[in-house]
Amino acid sequence: MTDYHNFIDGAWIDSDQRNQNINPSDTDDVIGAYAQADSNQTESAIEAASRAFESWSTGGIQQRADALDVVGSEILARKDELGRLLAREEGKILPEATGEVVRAGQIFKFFSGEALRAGGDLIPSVRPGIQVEVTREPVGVVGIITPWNFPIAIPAWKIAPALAFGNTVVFKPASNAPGSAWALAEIISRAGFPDGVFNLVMGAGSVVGSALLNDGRVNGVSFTGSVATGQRVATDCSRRGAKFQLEMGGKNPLVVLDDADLDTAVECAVNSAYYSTGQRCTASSRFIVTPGIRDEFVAACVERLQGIRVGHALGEGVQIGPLVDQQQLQQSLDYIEIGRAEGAKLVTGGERVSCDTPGFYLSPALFTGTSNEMRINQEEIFGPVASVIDVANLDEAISVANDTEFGLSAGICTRSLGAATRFKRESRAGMVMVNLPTAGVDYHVPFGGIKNSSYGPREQGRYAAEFYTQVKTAYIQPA
Ligand SMILES: NC(=O)C1=CN([C@@H]2O[C@H](COP(=O)(O)OP(=O)(O)OC[C@H]3O[C@@H](n4cnc5c(N)ncnc54)[C@H](OP(=O)(O)O)[C@@H]3O)[C@@H](O)[C@H]2O)C=CC1
Ligand SMILES: O=C(O)CCC(=O)C(=O)O
Repeated sequence: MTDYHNFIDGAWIDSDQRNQNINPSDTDDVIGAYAQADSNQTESAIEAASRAFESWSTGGIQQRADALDVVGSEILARKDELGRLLAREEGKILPEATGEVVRAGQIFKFFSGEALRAGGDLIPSVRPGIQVEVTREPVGVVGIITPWNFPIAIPAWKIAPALAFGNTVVFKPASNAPGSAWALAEIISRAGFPDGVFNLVMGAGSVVGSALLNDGRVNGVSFTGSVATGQRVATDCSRRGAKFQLEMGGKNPLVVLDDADLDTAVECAVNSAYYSTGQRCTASSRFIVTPGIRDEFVAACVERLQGIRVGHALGEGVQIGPLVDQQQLQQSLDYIEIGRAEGAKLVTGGERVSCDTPGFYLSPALFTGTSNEMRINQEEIFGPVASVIDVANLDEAISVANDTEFGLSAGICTRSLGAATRFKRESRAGMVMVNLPTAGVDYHVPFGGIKNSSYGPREQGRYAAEFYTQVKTAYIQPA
């Protein structure tokens, strides 16, 4: 088994403690032992990032663009190998994992270009003879805290814009899936960034994450993960005036109207709720269905789900891999019991699946006879579990869709332009999908939600500049 170290101030640094990364498709397969930083090592990384900031932020944008481009090219060239690693450590199936790696490579390429395109405004003053210049400057040292469910794409869409706009980075990946993060860091370490500009600090959230949140030298924190941890990020950062950005949960609705194309609706439902084993913040777990299509839709979903192959993420023809670990598996099983106790009817799935290798397998579960107030329809399950909620019409569908503390993505299947337009306008969500799954987004457009799903500026695309820069307004009168 190989040991993987942290990357601090341009050097690979070992720690006394290790975290073993286990393959959720085969718990006998240990992927590696990953160094666990303590608070002193985290402080060294913050100190290095702080020292490197001055010259990196004022240095040439060509150097930034070139280095980001090198990272993107290497990720794309190694997509098959990195995809296998990702599938092995996180449990999403190989095509999804390889797709995620490609997305990460494309993100670095995109932000390589953005480094060169950063601009400002020159605005005439209301006072004659004076010019007002609006420019964007980097924020400083940025702490990046990421989850396990997109272990290379989410780090990519935070690290690439941070570096492109002249910030320095201390990156803390999830303990559940450090392998892809380490591989990304190793690529970045050889891409031409000066020492200290990028630092990888693997370790427990309560140690490394907490140190990042509470250190006055960390000027901004970008976080994706649970609502509970997101709230802690918010409290700690606001206490000391640091900038922060949060991407958290979802309870995303998929509305299916009578006039929907049935095949499209079933495809959208199955993809949204069950692909990536339901472990996406954009996953749909509430199918909100009108009466004219309801029975056909449920029957077609059940047939499709019963034909789905659950198994090892690297297995040929497998469509759904395991949950990421025992805790996530147990969380889904618990919600299945909660749903039953609430009076919902489990029409298919929700059972542990035995495969050739020991892993956290669960068959895709669908409830009917549910109402929106039930806990299974209000709380994020983050597993392959969804419910059908019966509604009378579009009015009720919109009202039920919006009746949640979350607001990340929302989908509708319909052939009516009028219904789709109204849903788009009235959805209390940051992203709306029409005849498309609620999950699976492009890498070059804004990503994020409202209500308890997100806080702060949008991520991704050119909108990422909002978080990773701050605006300076200068008034200039030629002497
Ligand atoms: N919106 C999304 O995309 C995601 C949502 N979730 C939701 O969260 C639930 C729990 O998943 P989990 O992985 O525990 O999510 P967490 O929010 O605990 O983890 C996300 C990141 O935050 C870090 N972290 C944990 N505690 C702290 C802390 N005190 N200070 C700073 N950083 C910290 C974690 O580190 P470490 O890994 O070391 O604990 C990880 O890097 C899931 O069931 C799901 O509902 C989970 C993942 C992604
Ligand atoms: O749906 C997607 O493509 C992205 C989902 C995501 O970012 C997440 O689950 O954290």
